[in-house]
Amino acid sequence: MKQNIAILCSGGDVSGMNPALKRFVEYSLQNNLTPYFVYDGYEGLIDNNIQKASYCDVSGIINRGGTKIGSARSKRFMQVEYRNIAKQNLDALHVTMLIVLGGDGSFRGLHQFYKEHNIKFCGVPSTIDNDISGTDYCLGVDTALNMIKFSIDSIRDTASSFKRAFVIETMGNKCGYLALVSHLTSGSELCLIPETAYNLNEYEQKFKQEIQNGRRYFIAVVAEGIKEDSKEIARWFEEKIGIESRVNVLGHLQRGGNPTVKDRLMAYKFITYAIDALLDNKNETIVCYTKEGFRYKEINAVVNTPYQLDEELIKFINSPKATE
Ligand SMILES: Nc1ncnc2c1ncn2[C@@H]1O[C@H](COP(=O)(O)OP(=O)(O)OP(=O)(O)O)[C@@H](O)[C@H]1O
Ligand SMILES: O=P(O)(O)OC[C@H]1O[C@](O)(CO)[C@@H](O)[C@@H]1O
Repeated sequence: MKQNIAILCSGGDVSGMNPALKRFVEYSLQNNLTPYFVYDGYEGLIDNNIQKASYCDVSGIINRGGTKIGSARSKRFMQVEYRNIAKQNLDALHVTMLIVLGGDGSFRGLHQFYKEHNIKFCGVPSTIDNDISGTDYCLGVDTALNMIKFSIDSIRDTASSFKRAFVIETMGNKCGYLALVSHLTSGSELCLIPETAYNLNEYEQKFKQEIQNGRRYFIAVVAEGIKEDSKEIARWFEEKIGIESRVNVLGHLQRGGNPTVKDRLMAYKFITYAIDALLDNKNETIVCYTKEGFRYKEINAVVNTPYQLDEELIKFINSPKATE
């Protein structure tokens, strides 16, 4: 008998989810599975917003950010009675396999769901924060980094026209990955992330000297998870360095946009590995991308191991730059 497989997106959406949905429908059909979409994340599981998907549903979406089937943060799914309803809804449609695109919170929910109801699943790391343990890459990160790069490059144009400091705040929740990689690839003067201790006073002499030497502007990339508000960093530039400053919170711009080639390809591969895992009776895994390539990891290890930012990257943040 043909088996039914469903997919849902949960937590913050990422560019790459739509290419993943396209591959999901195509590869499911190729493997004689009937694909279903669950709309609006775990909310859709609870509300029985689950529908059969076809080629028509995924035509013309590969170039679009966001997710055609919606995402959500579901308070109800945190409660056992709603997870029970979710299971009843899947059973009624004879859905026996589930793919979840989401972040660590979504995987915690999935783990709980599995422990209670034993539904076969595979998780695909999808969050711009890149903060899931066990995987070096989460879907959507490359597009987010490119959006940030574009934004910083544009801000640099105006920064260089005035004598100003620009404090640019990136997303990332408690993780500094987006800020750190953006700092290294956009040539900013200062990067502040939650993972490393810093003392702004240590930059004071250096920055003042740079102004003396002719520097006209500064770019500081700060992660949203640091202890200070970005406005406080801007005030520090004004009061201690003596340069007019502005704050740019990039916000949800970082979550949108046309998915990059890398995210389209990663979406294709992640989904292929996810469906292969389910067909191979790997019932409770997350597809992780590591330095050795794609690997299946038990969800228990993924959700119960704290995420660590790549140590090599952290070392770069502290490497001294020549004073101009
Ligand atoms: N312990 C849990 N039990 C049940 N459900 C959970 C649990 N933790 C999280 N969830 C579900 O997962 C959803 C998404 O989690 P969360 O808001 O943390 O986003 P995320 O998956 O980490 O993605 P992002 O990184 O984009 O924020 C929650 O709204 C909730 O429905
Ligand atoms: O869109 P929301 O629910 O405000 O969530 C914002 C959060 O989601 C993320 O964008 C991750 O998806 C975080 O970087 C950010 O802190």
